[in-house]
Amino acid sequence: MKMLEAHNITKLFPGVVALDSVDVSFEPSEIHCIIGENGAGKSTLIKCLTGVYEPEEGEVLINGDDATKNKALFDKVAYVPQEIDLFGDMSVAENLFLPYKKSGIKGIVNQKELEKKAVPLLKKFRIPVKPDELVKDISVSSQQLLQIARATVHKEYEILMLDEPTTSLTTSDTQVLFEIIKRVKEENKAVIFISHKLEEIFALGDVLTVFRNGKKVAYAKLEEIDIPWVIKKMTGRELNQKQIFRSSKVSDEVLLEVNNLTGERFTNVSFTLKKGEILGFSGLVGAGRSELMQAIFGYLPIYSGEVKLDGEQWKLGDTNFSVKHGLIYLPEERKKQGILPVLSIKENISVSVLDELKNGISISKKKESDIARKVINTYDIKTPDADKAIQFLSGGNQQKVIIGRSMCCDPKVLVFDEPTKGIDVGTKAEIYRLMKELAEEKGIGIILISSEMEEIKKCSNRIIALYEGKKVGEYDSQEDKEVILSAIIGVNS
Ligand SMILES: Nc1ncnc2c1ncn2[C@@H]1O[C@H](COP(=O)(O)OP(=O)(O)OP(=O)(O)O)[C@@H](O)[C@H]1O
Repeated sequence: MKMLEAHNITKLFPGVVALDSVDVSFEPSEIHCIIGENGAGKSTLIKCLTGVYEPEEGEVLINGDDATKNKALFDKVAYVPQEIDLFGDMSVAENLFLPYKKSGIKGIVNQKELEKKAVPLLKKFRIPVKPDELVKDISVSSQQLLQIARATVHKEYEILMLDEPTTSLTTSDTQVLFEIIKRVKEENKAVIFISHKLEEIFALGDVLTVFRNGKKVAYAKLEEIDIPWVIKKMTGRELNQKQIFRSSKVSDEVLLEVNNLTGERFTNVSFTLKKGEILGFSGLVGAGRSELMQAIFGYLPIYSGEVKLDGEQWKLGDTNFSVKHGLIYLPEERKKQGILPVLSIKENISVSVLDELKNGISISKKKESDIARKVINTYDIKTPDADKAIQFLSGGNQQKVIIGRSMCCDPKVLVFDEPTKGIDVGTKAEIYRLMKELAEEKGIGIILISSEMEEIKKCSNRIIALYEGKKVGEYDSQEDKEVILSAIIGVNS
């Protein structure tokens, strides 16, 4: 029996067919994975399946009934969005049961009662927090698991839909999550799992649907296929997964020199970065990698130590100075820190070159459009035009706008913080190629922070390991993965 079905769904946006006559169905006791390049239409499908969007054509059936005519049926779908959307200033228990009515709690809400009800759920989802703790004080990993627990509080749910649930989870929390998902499946529910991580899909899923350019292009049992098959269906081409993207033009010239730097989450860190080099920073979530780079960029305070660029003392604590003089940080939290979501692609690009665009007291519209067009063409950004709001571009294309925008500032050092988070395998390779080109052709020094060991090994000329805010190793790119992994989990330190 099919629990959730979409028939012939078509969803249009200005200039884009986001979903093109899609048929897909989900069954109880089955983990159904969905994969597709950025912009393939996965999130749009989810929004149609949860009643957020009404498709131009087609119907959504839940247990055989038309949900577009009876919206209450959408209550059977528990949806966990990609971004964490909890209330930081409220307690764990409050977050779990909000909105109270939906989770079956009536009348005046008693905090102690809520906290009592929260205990078995926290246990089931193995979330190591207390019900009365504020959400802003618990780890990101716990927040992610809490968000999933919250989606299942609603008793009537029969379908659990997870959109990239592991992007902020540690490896061990991912294992916990997988066990929970398997238990949900055993409770006879349908599970929909969207992820860009192929290994996870093969470890967890029963069946897979592949999307490309708004169309469903393949469906298969996971036991009958392999990773190259999926990549081919997704991208329409073969992809050499073993390809290396290290810079082949590392100069002897030191570009950036960091000496004994200490700040809030890191202690006594020293390293150098050469012209044309890609320097990888490996470490677990919380190892202090982002904080170290944000401090060098001027966003966070530095307590002691010094930074030199091109042999000159670097001014600390001033992000404007950093951007103006060629040190740019591309943040991990693209949506929160990297883009101005409601502004257009053009405006997102021109914020970095406002001085150049000034024509007296106004902005030269022509120059602004010219620069935007150049960035769109150079970085092959897929969009109908430069006036589209950047929030509606896919993650990979947003990332390319950010890279293109940084290049307008003529950088010497670019810091990429988790540049491929939420990005599909094909676009990942494009971003790696871009980093390599920037290093080789423009002599830019690149710092790559990544939680993916494969990514670090593929792209970096040298690798630095951080553990609890301290540098615990420096390796060349040939070093064994196991040696680096031992360093970042604190073995021998
Ligand atoms: N609200 C919107 N307005 C305009 N265009 C949109 C909107 N939402 C999505 N799109 C466009 O529809 C297409 C499908 O986007 P969608 O977000 O569904 O892709 P996706 O597969 O979920 O991508 P990702 O892996 O990056 O999350 C893209 O071209 C996107 O730019």
